[in-house]
Amino acid sequence: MEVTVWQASTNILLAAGAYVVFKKLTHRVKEGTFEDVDGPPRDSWVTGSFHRVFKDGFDYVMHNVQKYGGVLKFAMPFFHEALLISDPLAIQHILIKEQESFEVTEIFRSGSYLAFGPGLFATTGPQHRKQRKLLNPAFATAHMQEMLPATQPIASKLCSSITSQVTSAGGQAEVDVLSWMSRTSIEYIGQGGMGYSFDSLDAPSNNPQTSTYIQALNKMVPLNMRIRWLALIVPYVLRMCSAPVRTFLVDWLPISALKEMRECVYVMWDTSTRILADRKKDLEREVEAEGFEKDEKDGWAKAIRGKDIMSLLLKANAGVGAADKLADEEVISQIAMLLFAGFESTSGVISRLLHIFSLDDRVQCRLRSEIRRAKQDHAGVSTGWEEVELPFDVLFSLPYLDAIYRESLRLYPAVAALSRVAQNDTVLPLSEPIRGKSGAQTKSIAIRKGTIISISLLGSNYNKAVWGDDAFEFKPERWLGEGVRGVKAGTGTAPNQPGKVVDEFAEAYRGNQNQSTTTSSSGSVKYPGIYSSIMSFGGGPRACIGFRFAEMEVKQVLVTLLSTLHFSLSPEKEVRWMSNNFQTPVVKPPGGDGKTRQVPLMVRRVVEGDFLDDARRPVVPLRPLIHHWLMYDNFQGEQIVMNMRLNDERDEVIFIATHYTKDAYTKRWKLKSSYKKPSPKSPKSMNLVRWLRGHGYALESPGTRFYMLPPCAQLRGEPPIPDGPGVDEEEDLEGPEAEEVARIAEEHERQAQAQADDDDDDE
Ligand code: HEM
Repeated sequence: MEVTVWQASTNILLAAGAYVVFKKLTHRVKEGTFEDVDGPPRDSWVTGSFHRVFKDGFDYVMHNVQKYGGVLKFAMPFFHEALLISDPLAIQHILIKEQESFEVTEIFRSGSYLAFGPGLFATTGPQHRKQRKLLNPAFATAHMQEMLPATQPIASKLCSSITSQVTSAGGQAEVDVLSWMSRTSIEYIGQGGMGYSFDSLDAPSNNPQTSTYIQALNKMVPLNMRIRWLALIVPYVLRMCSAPVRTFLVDWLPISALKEMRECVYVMWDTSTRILADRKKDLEREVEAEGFEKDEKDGWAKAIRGKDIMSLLLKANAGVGAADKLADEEVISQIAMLLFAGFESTSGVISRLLHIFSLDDRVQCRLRSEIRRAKQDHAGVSTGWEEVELPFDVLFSLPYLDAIYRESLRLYPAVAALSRVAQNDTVLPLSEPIRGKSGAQTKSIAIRKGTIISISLLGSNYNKAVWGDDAFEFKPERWLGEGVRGVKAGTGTAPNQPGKVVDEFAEAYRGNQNQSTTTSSSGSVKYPGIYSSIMSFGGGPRACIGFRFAEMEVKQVLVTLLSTLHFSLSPEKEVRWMSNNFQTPVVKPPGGDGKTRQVPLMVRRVVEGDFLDDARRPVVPLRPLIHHWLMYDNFQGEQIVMNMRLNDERDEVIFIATHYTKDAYTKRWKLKSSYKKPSPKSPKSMNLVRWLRGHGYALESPGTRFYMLPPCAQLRGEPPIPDGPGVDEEEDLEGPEAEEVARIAEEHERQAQAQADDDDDDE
């Protein structure tokens, strides 16, 4: 029988197909291997699940970490796969024990190189160690101590600029705190880091170069998000194309974000070059004034007196041999990188904290009271305390400030994940077993050289096995409890030792190395985070070099601002923080466009009612129930802006009046769609009772309590939350207060009825 070519090829293809199907059906995944690790299905072959992790990915990541455990596999674009790791033992292995076996990915290094040049972000191995060794002492606690008085004027200037804005708006103003904090951060890192002022707090910046620079920095993260899909090819482009070819490609490709990104990089590089040139000129003048020969060995090093990081770096660089010296290009790159790192991170942290204060006035009042007491005690005054400057040791030992700083860093890490790649075949140990695709439980995973790893800072900081069942809650009290603070030397919790110049990064690292057997109070393995086991600053030899600088800046700014200003939610703008790897705050529509990074808050001057005298009074953990504010007319010509909270412990709905307004809001009266539009006849009234009922909160239903808490002034007395469940509203409130509540409730009922009648008439 004659067999045609067509038949032969069809048979071969069928046989090959049958073989593949047979292999698939009979293939057994080997337990405890990369292949065995389970994870969510990919969305598509082109994007994998990458876009879900890095675009507003909090829910997606947390859901999958809960479902698959401390190690899961997620799909990268174009058939690649990576591990998302939050298991503490595996992370210790990657960052500390087997750190030589894991490096930052080439994608990260190449991107950083193109953006900032050959600085810390882009280098590995000996070159990274050399740069780090020169920079470390400049970031040590002792230098932060010396720097603190020099940075106070920045915080004071910020405070006076916002206060002027508030005053000229008639006592209360809506302020985009993110924009102010960005300008403040650039000034901190500019003055404290480079000995260079950007004059960025002269709002809006009078200096065109500064505005351009801040605009460039502001654009970096959003642009990075727009072109992140190019990340996979960046290493090839860098390896295969020379600089002119890369320039040609950027010009030629129809991708506007790439061109914009290049402009930002040029602005950053030019500014960094100028800063270095200016600093060098200053130093030359100092050398001449001191009478040192410029080329005399160590002449520069001897003359450099500046306390800023750049002076210390130039001094250290002048004092080392040729092999250890950083080239000018490397120094410029460090400047660009430090300006970016210092700008992007701390501005977000401070803005987040101010937003937290606005959501829960009691946190703000309690902290303000702690600050007042510390300033009064330090200066021995009872009035005029607002202007008192706290020294380093006092600032760093305020317990409540410290607790809220730690807690906000834990819950809201500036970046969601760190990337690493395995340099050789190795085995990752796990603290908790995971169930593999094979169905078997495993406590270790064998991975091959080249495996891409994403260390999930979110997954780590929310791990209930380490942080407890309340890991998802904002609970500063967890840091005030016993056995948490100062338990581990060298991890950021050890008390600072004035005057002692140490390479604390090396110490922290050594502390972490000894940590492999330490366990948390819950008995689980601890994370190797450089700061209090929190992973937000990373851990190991690449951990954040600026973590003390960040702490100093955040604490100094908060102490200065809260002494004079009070922050609350904007009634019209609901801020939402998206986790796009970087934290991205936007205003949800209809108040905002849902895209522009901003944190608008209402700001006014502090009044006596904004303190809680007994700062030690425990703060009841309240969870925002509805992100909406609620405005409510108290029939005395005033309106009250209310925050709604759910007190989980007592299953109560609580309304906290954040501020009274006479007429400030009346002009901007704008209702959210979820509220019933008020009748034109009574535009100011809000039908609270009716709204609550419409949303399932029956005031009289058991277990639901309705409290109208006055502002902090009256909170200072008896806490208005009754003890224990089952206490009746009427029993709890007595005298005129009870009468007032009953009168308001009646009035609301009457208004509700009147409005319902109105509506019926309209219909
Ligand atoms: C709250 C604020 C900050 C947070 C949450 C933060 C977080 C981080 C994280 C997660 C890393 C990566 C660690 C790793 O890959 O293992 C890092 C690295 C770095 N950070 Fe920060 N950072 C903050 C503030 C700062 C400041 C103020 C500066 C500079 C003044 C700074 C400079 C750096 C540098 C230079 C690196 C690279 C270190 C290296 O590769 O050796 N950071 N930071």
